[in-house]
Amino acid sequence: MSDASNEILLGVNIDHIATLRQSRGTLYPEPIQAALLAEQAGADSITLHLREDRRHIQDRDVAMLHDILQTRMNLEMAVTDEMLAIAEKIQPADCCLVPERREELTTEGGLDVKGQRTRIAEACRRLADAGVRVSLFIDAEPEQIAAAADCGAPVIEIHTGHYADADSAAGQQREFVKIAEAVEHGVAAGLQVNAGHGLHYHNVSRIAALPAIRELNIGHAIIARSLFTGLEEAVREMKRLMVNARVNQGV
Ligand SMILES: CC(=O)[C@@H](O)[C@H](O)COP(=O)(O)O
Ligand SMILES: NCC(=O)COP(=O)(O)O
Repeated sequence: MSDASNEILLGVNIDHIATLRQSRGTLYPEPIQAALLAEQAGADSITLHLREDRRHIQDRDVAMLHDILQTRMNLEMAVTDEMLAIAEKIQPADCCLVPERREELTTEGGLDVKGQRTRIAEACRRLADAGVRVSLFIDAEPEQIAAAADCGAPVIEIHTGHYADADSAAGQQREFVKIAEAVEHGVAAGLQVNAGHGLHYHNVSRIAALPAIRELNIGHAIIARSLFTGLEEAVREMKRLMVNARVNQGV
């Protein structure tokens, strides 16, 4: 992975390889195999969400991947004592703190950092002490960005789910403007700004073209496409769209 500052990085989320495995309680498909193929195809990091209910990724996946990955592990997790202890023990390169509800199908919004400042600042401190870089998954709201910076997190990931789910062009444009402004706020606050959730092959380019975004984390669309094209091709095509959007930005 290079550090060229205008480079856009792709984190591939492998949760849904594990979703398929857990649906039948089999040993396959193996998320580790998927992670290695994704790296080989150009992923800059591997994202996985260890949910409290263990519906997809399991503790053993996190431990094994930590020893095997050649890029960075971005471990997504809720802000609980159990999860913090796991992250302190495993010490992934990155840890993204996310909100979690048992009943949700997928993450529905960003973390309320403003409303839980003390708890989140303490989690950021514990993870930093363990050598883990912390990212906070937040909505594109100025007060959440300011709170994230106050908590000492070096990175934020802007939730793009509302942009992805918008059911009209005008609605999507409104969400896009909020994200673009949030990226500028984040950079002005000295934060690395990543983004993700719900991004797919037809909505990723506008987001990738925002020059200050460092990394996009994308899972569901890549794993879905891999059924038909193979995982390596699905990762390569997503990375190609992102890099092209970045290269062509402002043209
Ligand atoms: C935090 C986030 O944006 C998501 O990637 C989340 O990890 C998705 O969780 P599921 O994979 O369970 O949908
Ligand atoms: N943090 C976002 C992520 O990891 C991937 O989300 P999705 O592409 O599976 O919606």
